[in-house]
Amino acid sequence: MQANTTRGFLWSDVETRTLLNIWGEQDIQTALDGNFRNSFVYRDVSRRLGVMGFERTPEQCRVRIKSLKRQYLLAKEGNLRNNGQYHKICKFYDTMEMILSNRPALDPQEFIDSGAGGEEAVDHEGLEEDGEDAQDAYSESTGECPYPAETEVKLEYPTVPIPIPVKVTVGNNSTSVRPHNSSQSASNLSTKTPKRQRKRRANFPMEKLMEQFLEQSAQAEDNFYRMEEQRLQAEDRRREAEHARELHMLQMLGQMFSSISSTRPGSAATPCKTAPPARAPVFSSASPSCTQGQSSHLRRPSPQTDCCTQQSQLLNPDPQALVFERYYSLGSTSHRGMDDDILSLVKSIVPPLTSKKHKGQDGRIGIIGGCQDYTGAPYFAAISALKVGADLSHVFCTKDAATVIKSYSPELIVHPVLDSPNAVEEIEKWLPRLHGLVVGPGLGREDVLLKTAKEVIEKSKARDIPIVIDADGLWLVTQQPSVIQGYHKGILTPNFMEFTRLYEALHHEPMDSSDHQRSVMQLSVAMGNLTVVLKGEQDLITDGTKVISCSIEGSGRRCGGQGDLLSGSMGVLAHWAHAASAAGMGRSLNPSVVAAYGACSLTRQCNSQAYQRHGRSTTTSDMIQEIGTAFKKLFES
Ligand SMILES: NC(=O)C1=CN([C@@H]2O[C@H](COP(=O)(O)OP(=O)(O)OC[C@H]3O[C@@H](n4cnc5c(N)ncnc54)[C@H](OP(=O)(O)O)[C@@H]3O)[C@@H](O)[C@H]2O)[C@@H](O)CC1
Ligand SMILES: Nc1ncnc2c1ncn2[C@@H]1O[C@H](COP(=O)(O)OP(=O)(O)OP(=O)(O)O)[C@@H](O)[C@H]1O
Repeated sequence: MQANTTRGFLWSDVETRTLLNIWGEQDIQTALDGNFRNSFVYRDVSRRLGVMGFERTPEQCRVRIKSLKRQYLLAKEGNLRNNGQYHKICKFYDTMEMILSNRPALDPQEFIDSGAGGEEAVDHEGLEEDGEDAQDAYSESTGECPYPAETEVKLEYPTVPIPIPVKVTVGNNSTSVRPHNSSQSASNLSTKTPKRQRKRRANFPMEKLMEQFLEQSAQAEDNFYRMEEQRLQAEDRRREAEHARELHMLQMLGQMFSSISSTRPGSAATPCKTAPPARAPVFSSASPSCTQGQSSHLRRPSPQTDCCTQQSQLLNPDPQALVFERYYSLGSTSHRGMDDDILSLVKSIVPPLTSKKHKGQDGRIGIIGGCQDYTGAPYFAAISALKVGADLSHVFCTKDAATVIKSYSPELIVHPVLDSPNAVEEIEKWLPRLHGLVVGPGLGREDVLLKTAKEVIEKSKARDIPIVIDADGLWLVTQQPSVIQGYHKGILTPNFMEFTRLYEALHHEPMDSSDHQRSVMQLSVAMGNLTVVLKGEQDLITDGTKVISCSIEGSGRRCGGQGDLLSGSMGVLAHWAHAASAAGMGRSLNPSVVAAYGACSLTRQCNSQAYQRHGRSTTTSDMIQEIGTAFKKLFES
């Protein structure tokens, strides 16, 4: 008879022995003896097997045990009649004997009713194929067979001669087991006998009792899932209500300040663009939803720790900016700052840590960078992504950088593929699993690497993956802006030097360095409203509709690598922000802007904390050590 190819679950000898060891334990045997429904026992068996390193479902364990029992019974019979053939029939005969000799007598009929005539397991290079009949609905639903019922069946039907396999042929196609000493063919056994038995069983009271029992369990399971669903829905409703309440409060604030500004007509005369820097104008966000009146934020700036949002009057004057003008001049001190408002948006995108999640759900981030000269930058970015909360962090770097980066941290997954001839294909394989990409830290400027980076960006765009471009990635964008132009999930993070290069490449004229806000807005617009973060004393963030400034106090320490901490953490936050936005949360601001603000504030907070500990000797590694506490302080308090 041909082996059952629909199953395909091969049990190795060692796995089977482990299973038998577990199954043979006293507590398992006792539990099996005392219960009709014993799926929970097999769940325990499966779990214990898992602990020993073998992943099997409870059902696989149950079916395997049943198969072994059938082999054992056949062998036991065969031993009487066939002079020691029993070991061929049941490889684990001795173990089974030891276990089952302490149990109630097994009913052979139980194990031949599902086609025993040829479904014995067969050895195959140390492996055995499970021969259990998957269609045995009775035993599959109940687990172990209830002995009392079986005994009764036996009384009603004449004993069926047990087929003794005398020849087991293993080959590509033919696994033949011929019945011996039997007047009935295997097919007869497998097709006729079970049907008759099942019919009888249906009339048997014990069977009915079991059916009832099973129905009740299924019902209880249904109820559990229904309640769980209701609980989750309630949780969703609670979150939505909270979110709506926040929006409502912001709306009210906006209206309040609008009315204040309308009572002061003279205020409209001062465009934001020309506001004296000392006034550090603050103003309401003009993101699409804000212009629809959903949100309006004001604050009184503080010289050191403010986050002001400057409405861009540069391209498109907006009356809301004047609100801030007025607000500032009124000297109000009673409002939460704009930074608090954006920080609360950042908080809202941070996924909760729950035991319900599996590894990877909170983010798998890829860093494209790392070459012979620069191994620190990709490491800083990747480890920062992990410390912020990504579950997995991959670095795609050149071969000679890989070993070095690996040696910095066992926590990173490092792929030495960037300079291989099929680099793009190698990286592309991983893209479906990545939630965010950071291109550029330590990439270097070799043409071949930049070409690979370009193609990876193209492929990531096609997959809608958020992409942060930093350092040498920005060099690439300077050469070929179209690589990222207009991609709404793209973020550029230039320092002043990189920004100047980009600006001049796009505008073909020198940048006016006296007005950074205007320049950053112009660059964003020229890049198709891409989110741009101009790093510096204040980090200026814009998507071309407004400029938000993050000036949370850092320190005077400017060691290399801080930008990598920024880009790595931004990779994670961009993933979270876009995921939250897709789920309908935090739509009052462009998710890329929220992510950028979150990463800037975090970097600066780390810088401040590290400086407090280490002063002048602060390095980026010291800042990375602070990520946990800084994150908590900013986003989880
Ligand atoms: N440990 C590692 O492995 C690290 C590796 N890194 C990696 O190095 C690669 C090259 O990156 P990069 O930063 O050296 O190149 P780029 O931005 O062109 O600067 C070149 C020059 O521009 C100037 N300049 C810079 N900022 C300025 C500002 N705000 N305002 C004004 N001027 C400014 C300054 O010129 P200077 O003042 O020295 O004349 C500077 O020397 C890249 O892959 C990166 O990821 C880094 O991440 C660090 C840690
Ligand atoms: N003058 C400053 N005052 C306070 N914070 C600053 C200042 N300049 C930069 N930062 C902070 O450091 C972060 C990194 O900016 P930086 O200009 O060092 O980037 P970078 O040159 O690209 O870094 P890297 O050394 O990684 O290449 C900024 O986001 C900002 O938060």
